[in-house]
Amino acid sequence: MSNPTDYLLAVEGLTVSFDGFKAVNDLSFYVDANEIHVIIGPNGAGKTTVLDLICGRTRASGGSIKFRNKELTAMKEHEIVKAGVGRKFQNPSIYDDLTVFENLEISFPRGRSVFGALAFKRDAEVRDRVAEIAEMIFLTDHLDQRAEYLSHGQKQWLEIGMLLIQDPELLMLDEPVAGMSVNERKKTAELLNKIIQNRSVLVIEHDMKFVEDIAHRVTVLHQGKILSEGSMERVKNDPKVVEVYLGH
Ligand SMILES: Nc1ncnc2c1ncn2[C@@H]1O[C@H](COP(=O)(O)OP(=O)(O)OP(=O)(O)O)[C@@H](O)[C@H]1O
Repeated sequence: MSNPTDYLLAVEGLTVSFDGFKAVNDLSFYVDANEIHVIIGPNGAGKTTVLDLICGRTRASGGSIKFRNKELTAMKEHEIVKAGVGRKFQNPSIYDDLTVFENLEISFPRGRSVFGALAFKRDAEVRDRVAEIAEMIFLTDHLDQRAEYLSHGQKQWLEIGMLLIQDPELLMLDEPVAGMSVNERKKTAELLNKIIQNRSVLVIEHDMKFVEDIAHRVTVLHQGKILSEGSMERVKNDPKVVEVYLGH
């Protein structure tokens, strides 16, 4: 049996109560390095709350969340980001009046301020990194375009790029393909499969076709607890999952 310290993320006995209602109830699951892990489940199952707990936006009532063996439940949101956990919310938070280049540039992690020749070297480093990320998110030809003129899907990719430029080891995405075209959805799957070479991805998603394309492992949540877990193949043939979720 694997030791919890072998995982990139180990969630154990996680519980949160809102006025006595347990939105997440003694939940345990694990994310490996280089894994795409998808959480599915009916509305109100507690999926978004799980991401809120991991990123420190909501405080747990009990249990533990270990990321690279560091306890996250005791840390503040910005410390969790710094530890290497990036989170994308459902609505893109990009700057509409800035170009794609500028949106990526301002997301580049800032170190100490530097001067002269060093600053020059750093500018080149930022430009190279922006170019690298832009290619990854299919926006190389749009670098000088203002973000407001991008399609819905391109805006979602830009926000993923703004997280990627910070090089998180765990990237969490809440319904990344909602509202995307079939082609954009395919490219998003391609993007996620590419970026896990250096990180893990935890995704909440309702689009089952997309889940089939990306998931290494699926956790099905229902009323704050795990209903089923395993490969998509296994989960979608689980009568319990068909009954409460997929059959609808
Ligand atoms: N801050 C809060 N205060 C009180 N109740 C909350 C709070 N956040 C979430 N809840 C409740 O917890 C339950 C789980 O909500 P959550 O948004 O995590 O579900 P979800 O699985 O993400 O649903 P959806 O698929 O609709 O996004 C819901 O009943 C919700 O009303």
